[in-house]
Parts: sequence; C-alpha cells; structure tokens
Amino acid sequence: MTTTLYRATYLHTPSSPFTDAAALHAQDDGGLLVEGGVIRAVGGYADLCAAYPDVPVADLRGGLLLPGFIDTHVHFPQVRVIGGLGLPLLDWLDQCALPEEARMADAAYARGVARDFVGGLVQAGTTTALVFGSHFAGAVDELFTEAARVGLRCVSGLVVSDRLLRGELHTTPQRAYDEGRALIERWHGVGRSLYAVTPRFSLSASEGVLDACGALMQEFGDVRFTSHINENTREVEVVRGLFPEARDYLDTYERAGLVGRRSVLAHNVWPTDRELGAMAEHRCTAAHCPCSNSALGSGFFPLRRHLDAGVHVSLGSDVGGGTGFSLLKEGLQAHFMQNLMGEAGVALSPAHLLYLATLAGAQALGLEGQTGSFEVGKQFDAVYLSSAPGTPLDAVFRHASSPERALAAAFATGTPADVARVWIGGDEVHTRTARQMA
Ligand SMILES: Nc1nc2[nH]cnc2c(=O)[nH]1
Ligand SMILES: [Zn+2]
Repeated sequence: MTTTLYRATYLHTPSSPFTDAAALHAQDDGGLLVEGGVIRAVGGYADLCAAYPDVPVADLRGGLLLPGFIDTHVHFPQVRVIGGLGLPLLDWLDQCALPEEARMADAAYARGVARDFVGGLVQAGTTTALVFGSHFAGAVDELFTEAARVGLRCVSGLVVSDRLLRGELHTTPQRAYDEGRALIERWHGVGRSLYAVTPRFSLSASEGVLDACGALMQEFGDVRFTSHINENTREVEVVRGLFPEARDYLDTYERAGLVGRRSVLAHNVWPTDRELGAMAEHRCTAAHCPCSNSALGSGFFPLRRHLDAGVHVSLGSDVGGGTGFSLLKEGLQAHFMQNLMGEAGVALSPAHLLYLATLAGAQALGLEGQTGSFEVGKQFDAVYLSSAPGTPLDAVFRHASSPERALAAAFATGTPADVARVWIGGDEVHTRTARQMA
C-alpha cells in the first residue's frame, strides 16, 4: 500500500461557514498523510514529518491544495454545445441542447462526448459530479464506463421525458422503469459510480414517468434523485398549466415520492415560500448554477431566502447552459450575483465559496463521510492549484499575506489552466501538461 506525506499550503471547510464562523481551516505549511488513498493524519508539516520520518514526501509548496471540487449539476451531452449565449431556457433547449442530445442515440458518438466530458471535469479539478446523463441508455453506459476508466466519482442516470421535447428523446413510463432498473443494477455502487433517478423536468415528464421514477426510488432505497426546478419564469408557468392539481413545481415531484435527503434540485431561482419550507423539511438540496443563470438570463438565485428557510445549497456548473466546468468560476459568479443583489444578497467570503464548491456538494450527495474536506478517514480527493510563472495568480501565491488571501485570488482569477494535479481516492487522475498550462 502506498503511503505519501503531501506538503502544501492547504485549506478546507470541515463545517459550513454559513453556520460556523470558524469553518475555514488553513495550514500555511501543512501535511496530509495519505495511505492507500485514505487520509490518515493531518496537521502542520513539521509535526507530521517528525511523526512519520520514513514516509516519502510529495512537495507541493508554491501553490494551494484544496479538496476536490464537487459539481452537483452538469449535463454530459452538452459539453460540445457550451456557448449558446443569449437565449432563454426553452429556446436554448430547442435550438442548442436538444439537437445535440439527439445525437447521443449513436453510442460511438456518445463515447467521444464522454471522453470530452469526463476530461473536462477532472481538468477543472472536479473529483465528484452529479451528472445529468442522456436520454439513451447506451450513452449512459458510455458515460459510466469512461468515468470508471478515469476514476471520477460519478453520480448519474438515464434522463427521462415523454412530452414536449423532440420525439426521439421521448420514452414511456414502462421503458423509463425498465431501462432505469437495468442501469441501476449495472452501475449503482460499482466502484465509484452511483445512480441518480433523473426525470428531465416536470415540463417534459408526465405524471406516469414521474411515478415510474418514484417506483425506482422506492425499490432501490439509496439511489439519488435529481431534476430541475423553478429555473425560468416561462417554464414555471408551463408547469403550472400541466399540473393543475399540484400546489407548485416542487409538489409535482413530491407527489411522486421523489423528494428527500438525497434529492438535488437544480436552479430554484423562482421558489415560493411554501416550496422553500418543504425543501428544508425534506432536507433536499438546491444546486445553484450562477453562470447558467446569467447566460440564460434565468434570474438571481435567492440564496438569502434559502438560508433563512434552512435549505441546503450546493454549486453546479450546468454545462452546457453554464459556461464551463470550473467551480472556481461558479464561485466567483455566485459572489458577483449576490453582490449585485444589494440588501437581498449574501456576502460570500472565500470560505463560503470553498464550502459551496466542496463539502456542500458532498453533503448533497450523502458522501460527506468520504469526500469534501481533508479529514482523517476520508478519501484523498484533492486539487492542486499552481500557476505558470509570471501569471498574476502565481504572483499572488508567492506574495499572499495569508492562505485565505491566496484562496480569494484563486476564485477571482483561477481557471483550469491553474489546475496542476488532481487526485481521487489517492489516484492521480490529472497531471497538467506543458500545453495545458499555456
Ligand atoms: N439549464 C438547463 N435547464 C433545463 N431544464 C430542462 N433541461 C435543462 C437543461 O438541459 N439545462
Ligand atoms: Zn441543468
């Protein structure tokens, strides 16, 4: 079993800065002892070095070591259509996303997209992702296969819909159940893969399809659930018309038994107070996707209302409605948008951004015992940020007055080009090449 002592400036949030003012832990010259991919000891480098004098040292000084990022909302079939700017949600789906999603019927095409997608995630420092899969079971197999090859922690599933999209993306309740069941049996709990039951959104999923999803959730107790909610005002209006008996958008999922501790609902830009109260009671998560909300003009995420109601919030890139895989960029955009909301916004510190990009995602997925922070017993999932000499971020890293200042700069200006090395369960899954640094 390999044992390594990593020497680095590291930061992590073992608790939530939204409830614990001392949540951010930083070590200027820190040590992490990793044995067989698991963190066995943490602390100052000098202390660990004295305690474990024979263990080989990996010297990561000069940059920042953070827990691997956790993206709780990202679409596998959309990596090649990033950048469809300027359209509202329903037009963007129609013109940009869905034509590409139809191409995923071809498994060979899907295999290429899976390589682009998983590569994009790990190069951005993402070590765990809750992924919207494809409408085609064969393409979902390609995604899980590629994620397993690379070593990504991948939570994903078959996307199901039976109305209002393109015909070739529609299924039936029975097929949704049968194909979902087969995929769960093939992938759930295998290696680092987990299954998420995934109706696209209530606009495109009839009660029958939502009930089929509910049946899978009942039968397989620990699979996850994900979908979209309250993203765009026009979408909310259409859903209201389609479900006249439902109290609101959330209720369309609640009635099918889909909302609980392991449910992640993306966006929630336009929630009612009833929905926020119910989400807190269910202990489900809202995945905030700030770049997507900006690019599609969906609106400002009411973070203050979520926090006041006690709703758990995590971060998602929402590629390809979002603009790329970097959770550093999502953190910065979240910060910008809250600033622009004035009194209604939440002042997000670097500690908040780090928490949202790491432990908050692990908690959303019920994986906080395994990942999201550098605590003894957790997997060594980590991202090492180190900038090319001469770049502004390198200058900050060399001269920052504290690790927290360096962390703020990483969110302000860091990109995937600054991601030098990435580990998942102790396995190095990405090592930047000279070309990627340029
Ligand atoms: N942002 C976003 N919202 C959706 N709602 C339903 N499908 C999608 C999607 O692909 N992207
Ligand atoms: Zn989405």
